[in-house]
Amino acid sequence: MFQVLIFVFLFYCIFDFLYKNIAYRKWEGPWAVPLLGNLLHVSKDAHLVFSKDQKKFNGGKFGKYWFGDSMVMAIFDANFMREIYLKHPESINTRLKSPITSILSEKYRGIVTADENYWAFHHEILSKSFSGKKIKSIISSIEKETDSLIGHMKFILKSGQNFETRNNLMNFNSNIVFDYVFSRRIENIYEGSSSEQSQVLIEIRKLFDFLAHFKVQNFIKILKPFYYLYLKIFGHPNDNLKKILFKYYLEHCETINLDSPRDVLDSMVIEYRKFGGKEEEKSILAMSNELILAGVETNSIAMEWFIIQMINNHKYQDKIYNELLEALKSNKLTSNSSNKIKLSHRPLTPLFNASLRETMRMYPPIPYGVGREVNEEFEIEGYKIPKGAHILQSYYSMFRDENHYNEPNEFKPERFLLESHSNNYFPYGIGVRACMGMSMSQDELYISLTNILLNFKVSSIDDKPINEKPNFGFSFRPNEYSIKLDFR
Ligand code: HEM
Repeated sequence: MFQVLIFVFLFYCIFDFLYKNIAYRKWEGPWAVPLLGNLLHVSKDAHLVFSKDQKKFNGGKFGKYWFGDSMVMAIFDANFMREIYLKHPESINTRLKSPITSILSEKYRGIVTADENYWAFHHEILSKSFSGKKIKSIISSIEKETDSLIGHMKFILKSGQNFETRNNLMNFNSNIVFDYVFSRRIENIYEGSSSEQSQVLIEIRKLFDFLAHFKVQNFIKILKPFYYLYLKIFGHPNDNLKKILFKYYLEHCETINLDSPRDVLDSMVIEYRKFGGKEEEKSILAMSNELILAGVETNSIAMEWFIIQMINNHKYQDKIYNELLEALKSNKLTSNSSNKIKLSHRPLTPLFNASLRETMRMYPPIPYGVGREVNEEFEIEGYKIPKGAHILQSYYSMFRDENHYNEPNEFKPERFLLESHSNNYFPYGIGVRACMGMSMSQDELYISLTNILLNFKVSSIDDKPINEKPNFGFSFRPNEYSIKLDFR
């Protein structure tokens, strides 16, 4: 009996090996091993692996990989991505289906993870909730939180300590998103409160750490049901966060005034109820969960990378400081007499704007985007893309492509002053399913980072450059670091 099993297993491995390497022969990619496919090939620093592979496969457009049993097309070329995302949006309008995302999204009922059945409906609900005229303005939340962060940084400086970036910036971003979505903001968040919201940050980190590595059991068909059961029984790393958010949802339902929504959660409930409230509970839980996950980690990482660039390329820090002073002066000549940078200064700060773009070009916070799954076959440039294939966007390869960026590994913000690069720079994605939080994120990064540079000179603790080796995962984090602050 045992021998038969071994024989069947060997036969399956041979069949699997041949299938993975012979099917879709027209598509080039590294050799796939039985069962795992190319998971080992991409398991460490996949961004660098993709960049190397870009030179080898399919004229630099994409590479074919097998993640277990899933065939993955990793796009390396910005023009090729635009062709697919802008010409065939309806064919790639669903996300990757796996045990991990199925549980996280309450069976694809979220927004980031929504499948083709839920997406249009949930996109409409959330768009209306974001643009709700009656709820608080996100800009005032951002300005208030920026004041609070800068106040804390002044305190740190005066008390002779270094400023630790990871926790503080996550606290900053979570306070804004929580205020906007749930009307929950913690006054003394930087002083290390033991509140529930601190627990939320721990849960977010836990989940991103978990998502950082490709899990074999998430990709092999035969193992998927067992892995799903395992996560259901022993817990998914998102469970605790969802429990907290569900409590907020119930509290909102008890106190909501349908004529006067307070925040995004109230607006979502109101919009949902216009359609009869069917599946409201699970859908709103999944959507608010994903807003927190999408909003906190991404912006914190972008801020961390920007601060690193200002330290490692300090001549830009001084130039930007002068630019900010000039912007304040010229605004004072008109009407605004405040000594804070506001969104209205944005057209007056081109070097800052270019430096932020350059930072996100070199270190896109979501380095391979949020994967899509092909829901109907389509053809592009002679390649037939089959239903069920997965699509990843290797932003790292696209944004460091020598065909578009001269000296792509150098921090050169001037390149964005000379050219917009709008055809080959899109860290928030493109097309109908691009990031829904893009303008919120850009406003938040603008207000916070300009005001930090206006108030402080930032430098490394040992006067050496800060390590720029990214930790590849679902997000693209630098190593944790602290900085020295000086008053301007
Ligand atoms: C630096 C910050 C951010 C970056 C780089 C970023 C990037 C992305 C990317 C690459 C996608 C996938 C797009 C695609 O599939 O083509 C996405 C989707 C999404 N993002 Fe962001 N994001 C950021 C911040 C935010 C914030 C602050 C929010 C809101 C709180 C947010 C909400 C969303 C949502 C709801 C989606 C799903 C859109 C859909 O599937 O229709 N993001 N984001």
